[in-house]
Amino acid sequence: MAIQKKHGKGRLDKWYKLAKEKGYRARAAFKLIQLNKKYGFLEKSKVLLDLCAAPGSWCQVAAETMPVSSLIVGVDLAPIKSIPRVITFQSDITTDKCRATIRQHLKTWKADTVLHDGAPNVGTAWVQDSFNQAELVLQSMKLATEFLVEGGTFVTKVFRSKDYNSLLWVFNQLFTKVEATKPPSSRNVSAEIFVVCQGFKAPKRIDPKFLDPRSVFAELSDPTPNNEAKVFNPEIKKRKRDGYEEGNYTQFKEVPASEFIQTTDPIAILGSLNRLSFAQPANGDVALAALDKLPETTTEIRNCCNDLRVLGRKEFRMLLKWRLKVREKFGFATKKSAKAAAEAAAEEVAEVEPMDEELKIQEELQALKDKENTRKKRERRRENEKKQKEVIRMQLHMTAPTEIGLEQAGPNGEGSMFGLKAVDKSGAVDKIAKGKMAILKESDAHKEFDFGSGGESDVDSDPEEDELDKEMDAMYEQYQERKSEADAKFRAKKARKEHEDGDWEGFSAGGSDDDDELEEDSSDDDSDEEAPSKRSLLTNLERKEQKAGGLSKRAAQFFDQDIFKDIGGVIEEVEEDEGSLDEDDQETLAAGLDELEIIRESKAGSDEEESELVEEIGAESDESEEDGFEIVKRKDQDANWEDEEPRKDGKLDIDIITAEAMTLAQQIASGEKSRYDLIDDGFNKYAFKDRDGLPEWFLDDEGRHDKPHKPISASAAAAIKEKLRALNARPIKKVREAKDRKKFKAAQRLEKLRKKSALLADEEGMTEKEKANSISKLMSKATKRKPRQEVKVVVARGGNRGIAGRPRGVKGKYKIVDARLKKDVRADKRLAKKKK
Ligand SMILES: C[S@@+](CC[C@H](N)C(=O)[O-])C[C@H]1O[C@@H](n2cnc3c(N)ncnc32)[C@H](O)[C@@H]1O
Repeated sequence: MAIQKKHGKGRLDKWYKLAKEKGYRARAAFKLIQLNKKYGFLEKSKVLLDLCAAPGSWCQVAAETMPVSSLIVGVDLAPIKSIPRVITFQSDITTDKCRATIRQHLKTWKADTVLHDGAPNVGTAWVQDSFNQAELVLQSMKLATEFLVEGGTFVTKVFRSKDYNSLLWVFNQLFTKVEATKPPSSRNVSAEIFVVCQGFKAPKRIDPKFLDPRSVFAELSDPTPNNEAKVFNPEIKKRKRDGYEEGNYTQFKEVPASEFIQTTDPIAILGSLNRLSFAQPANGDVALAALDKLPETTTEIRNCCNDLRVLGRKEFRMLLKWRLKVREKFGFATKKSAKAAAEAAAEEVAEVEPMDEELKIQEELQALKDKENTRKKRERRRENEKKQKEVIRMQLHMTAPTEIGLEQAGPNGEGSMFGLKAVDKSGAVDKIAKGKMAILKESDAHKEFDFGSGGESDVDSDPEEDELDKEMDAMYEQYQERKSEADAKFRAKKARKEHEDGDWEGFSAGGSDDDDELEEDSSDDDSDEEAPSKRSLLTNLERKEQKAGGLSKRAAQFFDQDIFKDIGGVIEEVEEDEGSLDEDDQETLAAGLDELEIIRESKAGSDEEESELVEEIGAESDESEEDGFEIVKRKDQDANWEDEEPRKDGKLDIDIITAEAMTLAQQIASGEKSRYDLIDDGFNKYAFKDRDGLPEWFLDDEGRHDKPHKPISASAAAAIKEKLRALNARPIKKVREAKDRKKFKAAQRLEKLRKKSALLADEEGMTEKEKANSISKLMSKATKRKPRQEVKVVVARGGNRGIAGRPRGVKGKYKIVDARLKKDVRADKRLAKKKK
């Protein structure tokens, strides 16, 4: 591949790094990946021809993406290191020999896709480069017309030059769809774009003019260069769009500064040249010498003249003013009358002024446009991010399309999924219990549920929504199954929950609302009717300002719950409310008590302290029993705690791993919090949420967030952090195993040595000195390290470029390194050194 000199950061961009990471030979791979993503031609192709394929990243992508057993042929001037499933050969694509070799490889087949990413040796004059490139494109298209199947795709790289339009015109004659695109991985600074030509028309006869560079590229006339724009608006850079001036293939152009003074079109000079020179030509230039000596020709002016391409508007103005002054001095104005001269000068200055004002407006407009564009871009990006998040949520079954409806109408709104009024009315409440979705027969569902009709009609159940409900439930179950397969903790939690489900009857206590029953048909209706509206999904928040007992509205609502129905008289013992805590609060409470237990155990070191604590707890417990509380250790829960290994003494080895738990533990240990506080904390705004009839996935999702945030103390956070740090500091398993292996081998060696020494010691025919010598020899041999074999580094260049086996003349271990990579590493080191 022709080595392009790329500079600085640009070359080591993310695509370059990504290519290295993914094992592609060039960052160009991503261009093809992105083009294929947009047009999808590789998956459909069985035969592919890659013209100008070295080093072969496009072939790699093609081999990865195309169907197995596809034929991929790659050709380039440079050798291509072999790629599995790809035939490569070295040749110039403009030659007949290359064409014959391609024919040999393709046999009677035709290519579905022809790729061309050719770039002739860039770095000479731009105009030549672009022209050669355009010619190369035409050549590759010639090959494409010969080898492409009807309807096939031709992808080519084109440089934006003046020949670009001519090329597009030709493509349009031969293909049904032609699109030019610049993949994101193609650098913005690069003039390359890719043209994807689809649907090869495969005409019987192609006009040779279409493929002849002379006739194709001759047709477009040279556009007049817009020098004004270059001079008056130099910040807006037009990079090589117009290509190079016909007949002038040099990149650097300079004229004597005197020419700039004399010319009638100074703008053209400033816009098209690189330098105004003060150097004397061989035959001498008096005007230039005089100009050089003028006081007006300041160092600043000279600096400006030195590189016109880097100048801004201010500098160009300065040069124009300088020119006017010099012209006046040189007497260019005396040819006309003084007035005319003044007029001329004024004219020239006037030329600049209005342009400036216009530019100002233009600039402002541009700034506004830019601002607007950035705003739009930001909005688009945000929108995209939002969409992406939604898609991910959907994929995780965390959301459903119906949520859009929820957003619009609210959970109880018109057409909402959870129109509870209707459910309430229909008496279906008893069928939905324990937060689980009732699996009703379809007929029942239609009869009893009327989601979204606001309770006006009993018949209009939306079958689509029901269907969606079912689908979501099924999906959620699948998700849970998957999760429980992968996550032991989740399994344990689920098992515990299920177990709790059996015991915990919550608000539905006493009701005959087993799952099984829910699945039964409406034969239970009678019993439901016997106890009409035992529970209601909707509570009228407005009703009953004050209850007879003088209770406040909130208290009245609280005691209005079914759970208090059977209790006669005024409820005095608030402790009973423990039963009405929701699952999370119960968990928190239980966890708190467990923590209490742990702390108590941790304090067991001192008997005295322990007995004190036990006494304290006992006292509290007695007290609570008096109050009607009974603290029961949650043995059943512990039994389900799969992950926790019980300790030798039979107690659970529960570790405090969260800062919240640690804070709680500290508070309990220091007496800052008592058991009552824990119970008290259990009552919060989430405790009395109505969960009946809500689907499980919704409850699960809610349950993750509807917990009160517990305060965390700095010392607790620090303690947990320290604990985690200690955990992280442990060596990883691999390292540990390697160390153990090393130790084991050393022990084995030692054992062997010991045996040998014992044998030597027992040897009768040896003197003591000989024995000692032999043993010390054995010892030194055992402790001697084998020297490491040196790896020879071979740079893959010259004869070693692209070789598959051992490089010639290299013995022992070797490693072939990329010359480029080596250079990069050296450059990095150099830079790092400089920075120091
Ligand atoms: C940008 S590289 C191609 C990169 C390639 N697509 C990849 O993914 O690795 C351009 C290649 O065109 C090749 N080339 C230029 N002129 C050629 C010609 N006349 N015949 C064959 N290959 C040519 C160069 O040798 C160079 O390797």
